[in-house]
Amino acid sequence: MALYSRVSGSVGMITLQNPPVNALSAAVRQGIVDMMHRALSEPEVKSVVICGQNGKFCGGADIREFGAKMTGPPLVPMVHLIEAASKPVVAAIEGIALGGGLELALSCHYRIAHSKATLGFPEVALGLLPGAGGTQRLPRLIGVPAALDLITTGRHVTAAEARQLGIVDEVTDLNAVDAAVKFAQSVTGKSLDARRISTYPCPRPPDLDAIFERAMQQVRRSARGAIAPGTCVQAVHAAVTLPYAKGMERERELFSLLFTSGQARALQYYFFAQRAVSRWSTANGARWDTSKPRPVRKAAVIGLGTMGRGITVSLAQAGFSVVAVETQEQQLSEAKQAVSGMLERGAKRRGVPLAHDKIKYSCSVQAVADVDLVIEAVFEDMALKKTVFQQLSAICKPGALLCTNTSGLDIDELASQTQSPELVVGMHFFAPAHVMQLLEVVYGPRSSPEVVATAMQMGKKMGKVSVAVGNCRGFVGNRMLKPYLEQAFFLLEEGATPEQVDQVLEEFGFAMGVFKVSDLSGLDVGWKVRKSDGLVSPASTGTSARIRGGSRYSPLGDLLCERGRFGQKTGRGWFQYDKPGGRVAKPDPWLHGFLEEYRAQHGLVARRIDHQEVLERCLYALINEGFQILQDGIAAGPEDIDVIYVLGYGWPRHRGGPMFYAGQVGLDKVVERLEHYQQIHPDVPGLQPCSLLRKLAASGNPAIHKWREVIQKPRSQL
Ligand SMILES: CCCCCCCCCCCCC[C@H](O)CC(=O)SCCNC(=O)CCNC(=O)[C@H](O)C(C)(C)COP(=O)(O)OP(=O)(O)OC[C@H]1O[C@@H](n2cnc3c(N)ncnc32)[C@H](O)[C@@H]1OP(=O)(O)O
Repeated sequence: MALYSRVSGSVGMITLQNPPVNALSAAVRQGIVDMMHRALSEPEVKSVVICGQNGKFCGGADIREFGAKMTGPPLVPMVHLIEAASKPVVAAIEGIALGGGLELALSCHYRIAHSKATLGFPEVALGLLPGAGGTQRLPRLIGVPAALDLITTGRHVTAAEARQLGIVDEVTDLNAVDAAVKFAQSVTGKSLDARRISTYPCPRPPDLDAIFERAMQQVRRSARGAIAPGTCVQAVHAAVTLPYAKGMERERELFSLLFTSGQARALQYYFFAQRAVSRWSTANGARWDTSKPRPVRKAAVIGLGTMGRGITVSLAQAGFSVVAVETQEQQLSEAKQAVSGMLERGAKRRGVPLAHDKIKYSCSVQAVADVDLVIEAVFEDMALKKTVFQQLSAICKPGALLCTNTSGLDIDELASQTQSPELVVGMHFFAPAHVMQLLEVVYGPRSSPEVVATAMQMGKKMGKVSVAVGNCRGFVGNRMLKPYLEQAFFLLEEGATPEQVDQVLEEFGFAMGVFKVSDLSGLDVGWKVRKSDGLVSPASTGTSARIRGGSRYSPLGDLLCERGRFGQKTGRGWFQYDKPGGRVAKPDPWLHGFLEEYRAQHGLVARRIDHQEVLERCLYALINEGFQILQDGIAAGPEDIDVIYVLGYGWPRHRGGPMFYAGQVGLDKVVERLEHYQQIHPDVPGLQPCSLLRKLAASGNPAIHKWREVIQKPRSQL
């Protein structure tokens, strides 16, 4: 709702009240319309100030209302009412003016912002465009290039930049509402003719066509199949080519197109999913609201390889004192140099002070004796990690958290090496650890609720999105990767090429296909894991070479590693590169010949495999594992899995995540296709639809937010 008050006798003040961000719900819109009429009808009122409760102007349209039938006064007539007002209306922008909130501010005749406020049009990230005149007013106010930048990227600008661009009239370090009231009094009675942005002509720079062409190219490059950025460009184009009223019609048309698209639904689902994962719970009853994190001031990182360096940087940048340990002198000095470089680049990019002095380097594990939390980041080798955990348990002060950055090893096995298994938790970072936003916090059966809460909070302080997951091989992300990779290998055996499989996945929206990712991370990584699992056997031919434990197995990755083809680092993998460390993947004729030879050796006949089969086999196998993970209680809900896949594995955000995508395809259809492929490949257990998936499909494809009701009582329901 909106509150009306009178300030200094002649200023009508309308305060938006809808915590936490004063989103423009039906009640708020109704309040604004009613209060505007009241302010305009009261003869004593000479000017109006619009502000938001609790230091937040407005976070935009209420996204939660998008799923339901629209009620209350629509936004567009509301902003027109404000702009057409005969008394000056001043927006007092504190905290945020985003999306519809900025559109509301642009309909006011003046804008006064607090210096700490941020402004922007983030609609594009929700699969939308600014649909209450934003695409028509902003270019009229600040010009086409700047408007295109803000609207197509969704980036937030500071009050200072907004002032520079001409979005706000004044910036104050003092109370912005008081400043707006003063300002409103000072403009009382002045003509408003030059203050209504919709009446401005839209500037037409001479190179207009080139500007739009460049903007389109830019969004095509970065959008990876998302339709909103390009549609935003089209809407801004209308501001230049059409009179305001026609431009508004075009904006509405384009908005409706996006609004009804699956992409907008997926992006809005993802928006809430990312927030939902912070309300975590574990299978053994720990919860975000009841488990209290412990204070952490000083942390340590053991092992300064690629991951350890990134984690050290992340910790220091978040303000923690860090002890960085690497037992080899030479490696320690190399790491020190690399970390310094990363900190310098980070400080420059983010305009923050250098954090060098936060880090103490040491060659001795003893140096971690007084820290509150240790993150072990040594090689992915259980025996080595066990030794480190035994040492840590003996050296660390009582109560210190012992965390491991393993990407899939058993947390409980590591915990059993220590005197206090309740202090052990996994913190699975993603490379590069100082850049990637995702953190899987892995709790073992004995991890205490406070320890899980502490790791979750640490991740947040490091700027990560922390997702709590249970302990199993590969946790959530890497566990789901296994059947996906497996299908990709099988497709090669059956006749596909790496470039064909990657093209299908990239067209779906992945930043990189599975084979390019594999080349980037190094084929030897998976090879080591398969070797330690006893899967890699001496080269042999015939069916037995492709069976492990009664199930189909493809040794293709192992064979490439045996030939020294580890991916980008060796210049050869599933693709070829111009040199070791090269980045541009090119199809490799050698690989094609190798695949032909392999098929011949194993009696496999290559067939034509279509786009649909590649996509369905790779994605549905991955999705099926996701349902199994839910069924096993490793992830608390589908949102956790979707956030992990979007932030950690390049799943296209505009498709919501694998679980959301499955819901959009239709769970019954996913079951049917899995069954179809399972009949053809009975030796691939990953294609057998899991019982939770079947159950949900059979119960009529419930909406994703209803899945938890079934998941929470899997035993009684299945
Ligand atoms: C045929 C069909 C035709 C249809 C025609 C219909 C015509 C309708 C015309 C409509 C025109 C719309 C025009 C407008 O341009 C569209 C919009 O405005 S879309 C919204 C734009 N705004 C945003 O994207 C802002 C999103 N929010 C944020 O970025 C952040 O939340 C924040 C505001 C920067 C605050 O960040 P934090 O402090 O970190 O806090 P959280 O992110 O955790 O948020 C706290 C809490 O608030 C909830 N929330 C935030 N913003 C909104 C919102 N806009 N609506 C609803 N709820 C919001 C958020 O979910 C958190 O709650 P929780 O999920 O944790 O319960």
